[in-house]
Amino acid sequence: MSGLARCVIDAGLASREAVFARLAEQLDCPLPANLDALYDILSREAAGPLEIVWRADRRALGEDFERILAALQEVALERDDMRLLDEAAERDEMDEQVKVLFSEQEVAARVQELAREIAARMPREFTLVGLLKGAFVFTADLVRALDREGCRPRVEFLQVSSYGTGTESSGRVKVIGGMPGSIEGQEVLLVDDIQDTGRTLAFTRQMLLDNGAARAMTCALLDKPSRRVVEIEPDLTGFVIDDVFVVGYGIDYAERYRHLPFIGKVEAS
Ligand SMILES: O=P(O)(O)OC[C@H]1O[C@H](OP(=O)(O)OP(=O)(O)O)[C@H](O)[C@@H]1O
Ligand code: HPA
Repeated sequence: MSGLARCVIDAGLASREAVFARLAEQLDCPLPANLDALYDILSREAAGPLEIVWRADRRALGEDFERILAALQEVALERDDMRLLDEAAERDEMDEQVKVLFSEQEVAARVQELAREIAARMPREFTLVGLLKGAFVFTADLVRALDREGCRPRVEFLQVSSYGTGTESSGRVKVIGGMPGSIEGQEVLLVDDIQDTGRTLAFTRQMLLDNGAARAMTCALLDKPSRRVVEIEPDLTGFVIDDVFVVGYGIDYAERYRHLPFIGKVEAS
């Protein structure tokens, strides 16, 4: 890239003001007064291409760590000419512990029960739309469990993202890639790994209906009702959980842990 503006948010920056000052100085843009201004300035006023390297320390920045990172991720989702490199995530992994919340066996048993419930509520043939990336493992297990219950779903995927590399939703659901073909008039089962704020499920359900689906039932393996900001309840839920950050069985934290065969919760060690 030519004319690349690069900013390193290094581990020595220990306050929101210090991070804002570094961004303004290195990206040659106005000093943001708050998080909304940060988003506005980086979206509209900072000339691209931009690269922001995030090495800030979670403990030093406290609550601001997630908030500023989420704002930067939101801008990175919007701007094709911005790259956010989260180098803190790898370091944080050494400070994290993953504790088992639901074992492989517990998940397998619940997935089969869900398949039984779906078989009772859907026609034998329907279109199952799995949401990537998080629901890739759940979808793979669910379609085989559905087969055991006599269902013959057509399988499609849709990739959407709103979390980037943090634990807070950016507030915007971004569709990556196109809509699956021939949704028109279909009975659809929308499958996601987790329902948290509810934005992803509400947004994608409406998108399927707008694209002509006759009906869109929703199924989330995990549900965190305490975090909801959009009014939507999944039609089918595997496990209701408290406000903990979960990983494994396809679910990530900053693209890590998707490979774990169980569902775990992340804790600082
Ligand atoms: O209820 P919400 O607050 O919208 O959160 C739920 C969504 O967040 C995660 O996706 P993410 O954006 O992290 O993308 P991923 O599936 O590729 O990991 C998860 O897989 C859900 O789709
Ligand atoms: O608890 C979670 N873990 C991973 N991704 C998520 N997206 C929403 N909630 C979560």
